[in-house]
Amino acid sequence: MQTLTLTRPDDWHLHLRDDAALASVVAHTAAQFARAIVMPNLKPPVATVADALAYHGRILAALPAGSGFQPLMTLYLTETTTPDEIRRAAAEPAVVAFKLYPAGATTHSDAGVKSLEALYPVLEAMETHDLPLLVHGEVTDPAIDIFDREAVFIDRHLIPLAARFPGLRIVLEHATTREGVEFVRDAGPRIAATLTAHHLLYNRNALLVGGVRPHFYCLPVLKRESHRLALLQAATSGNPKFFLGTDSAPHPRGGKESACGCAGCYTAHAALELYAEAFEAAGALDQLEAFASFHGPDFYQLPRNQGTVTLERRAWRAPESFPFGAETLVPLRAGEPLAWRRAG
Ligand SMILES: NC(=O)N[C@@H](CC(=O)O)C(=O)O
Ligand SMILES: [Zn+2]
Ligand SMILES: [Zn+2]
Repeated sequence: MQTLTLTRPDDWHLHLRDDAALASVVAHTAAQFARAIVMPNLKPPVATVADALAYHGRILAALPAGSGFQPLMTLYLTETTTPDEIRRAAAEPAVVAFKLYPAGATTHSDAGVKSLEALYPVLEAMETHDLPLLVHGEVTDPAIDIFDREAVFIDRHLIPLAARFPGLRIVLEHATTREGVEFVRDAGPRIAATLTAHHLLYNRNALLVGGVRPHFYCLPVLKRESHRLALLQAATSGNPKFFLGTDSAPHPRGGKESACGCAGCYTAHAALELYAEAFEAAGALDQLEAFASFHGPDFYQLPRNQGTVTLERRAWRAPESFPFGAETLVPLRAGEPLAWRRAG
């Protein structure tokens, strides 16, 4: 196959940051995706409908002229989120979901939630208004090994949560383990997962063999090969519970290449190309369109997109870096070859 034309896809998990950083990255996403779920982990977090609408306006203002890209906004759940805020969100079409970060689990998550019980009234309101809960599914218990934090989160928190709120739609964001995809696969139709390109392409050797490679460091951390294979199987299975979410998470070079580097891989410059590579390696390019363009809108109860995007088999090298406000951003695969390239 030399070209691949897909219904225009969406990115169901994206970090755009703000201000000059936002202006540096948003065009990469808008060039290939019609819509994206924009994560609310700014500092301070996007915690109210008013915050989300203001951020929505800043994203639209940062888009290239003529772009029809549509940001889908999320609110950051804190221990002071009220059921009233859920009602306001339900009445605002630009806000489509709520994000749960266990406190301390990842980048800018210190405002996150320490006790899920404290959120029950809010989760009940989300269930009533049918607003999905998006979850960073890792425990922060210092006694739990970092490679086990997703599996333990599922056992300790996600299984009980799904049982207690049977009508709540839940997305296990950036699933990285066999346990994660098995939980989602075996749960009811209101439980889904996003899968990143980097977790489909790489295992933890990419991070640790031959030197520590900070641009492969993200959370949840890359896992062993058996987990990668389970994710790839889920992504290419045609199961509508699994859909594309890049988790493209830009950080300045200095924040990554550091004695204590930040978590996050930047993939928005070549997202669809990277997914195509993963699907092709699995012999499943024919499944890419459903994963990238159909399953997400169906889960979010939004229309599928109208236009198309075309990939060509044409070798190229990803840029070594991009400007990032006044700093520099090193993308995944910097300076390395990619097999697929978007046409036009
Ligand atoms: N994935 C990451 O490693 N980092 C994300 C946060 C997140 O999605 O957990 C970020 O905002 O940098
Ligand atoms: Zn996360
Ligand atoms: Zn993320």
